[in-house]
Amino acid sequence: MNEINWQTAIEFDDITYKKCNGVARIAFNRPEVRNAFRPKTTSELLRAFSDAHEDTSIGVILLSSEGPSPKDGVYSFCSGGDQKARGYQGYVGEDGYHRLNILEVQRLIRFTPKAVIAVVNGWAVGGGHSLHVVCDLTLASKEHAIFKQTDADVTSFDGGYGSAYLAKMVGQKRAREIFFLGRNYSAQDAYDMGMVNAVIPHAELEQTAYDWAQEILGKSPISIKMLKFAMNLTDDGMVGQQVFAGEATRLAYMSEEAIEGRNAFLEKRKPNFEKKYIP
Ligand SMILES: CC(C)(COP(=O)(O)OP(=O)(O)OC[C@H]1O[C@@H](n2cnc3c(N)ncnc32)[C@H](O)[C@@H]1OP(=O)(O)O)[C@@H](O)C(=O)NCCC(=O)NCCSC(=O)c1cc(O)c2ccccc2c1O
Repeated sequence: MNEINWQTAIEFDDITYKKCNGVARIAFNRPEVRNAFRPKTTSELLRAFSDAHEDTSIGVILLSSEGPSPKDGVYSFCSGGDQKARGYQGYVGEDGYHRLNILEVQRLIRFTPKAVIAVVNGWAVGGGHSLHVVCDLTLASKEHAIFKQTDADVTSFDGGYGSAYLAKMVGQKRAREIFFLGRNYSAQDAYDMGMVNAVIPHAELEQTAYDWAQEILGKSPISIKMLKFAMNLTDDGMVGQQVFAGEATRLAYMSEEAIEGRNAFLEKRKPNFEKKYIP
């Protein structure tokens, strides 16, 4: 068991954002509305995920939530888009713009080269369910996690990772059942379907997530990154290829050959690649 000493990284209103020993913890903090996200929440998530993405001391990101609700003691991971903030064309922020930018959060989770673990301590519903799907790993509270898809109840359907990628995870029949019927599934149900990595006693959930993160941090960062992007590649089309290939380019930059290419240009001479053809 690793000792946890979270330090606040940036103060936000709708989320908390902390770091400790290579792990970033981003957590929804509106438990009184089951951690529904409004535009302010998504803006803050985008900022926190971008920071965790760029911070070279961070290797694993936990997506978690604060709670329980002070109103009724119920735990929730996230209940999706705040229906009170929903306007005609999207979710409306203080600036009056209509947005569906939780999809940008999904893309940051998907394309960051770091492992992202969903720590589902309660309700994971609608867009909150989709967020756990797009994370690399999911750990769920044995007592409190409930998985549910309400997209078809409120005409706000995630036709990307939330559904199509889920189908790759649990199979077509199960994914259609989850979306078409909108039933509640326990942590154990979700584990049996293959969309949860482990069912953990509630009191041990955060510690377990942190321990898993530390275990991942013991592995080679380049390997984790390339494995994540390789596993994304087949489902992400040309963008998946772009992300994977970008990392190949970065590795090439670090070679003597690339240094010679750059130096030759800057020194206005022909590059000398010394004919080193690696088989
Ligand atoms: C999550 C629940 C199943 C929990 O039920 P429970 O009975 O435990 O709790 P209450 O219903 O009484 O809720 C307590 C309290 O919280 C408020 N609340 C809960 N969820 C939301 C919400 N999503 N938005 C606003 N407020 C919420 C509720 O009103 C209560 O407040 P009081 O003032 O009365 O105390 C249940 O709450 C539930 O079903 N919630 C709604 C789930 C839902 O439909 N979410 C939206 C799905 S669509 C979505 O998330 C989504 C968003 C996007 O931005 C997308 C973008 C692009 C594509 C797809 C998107 C997408 O699908």
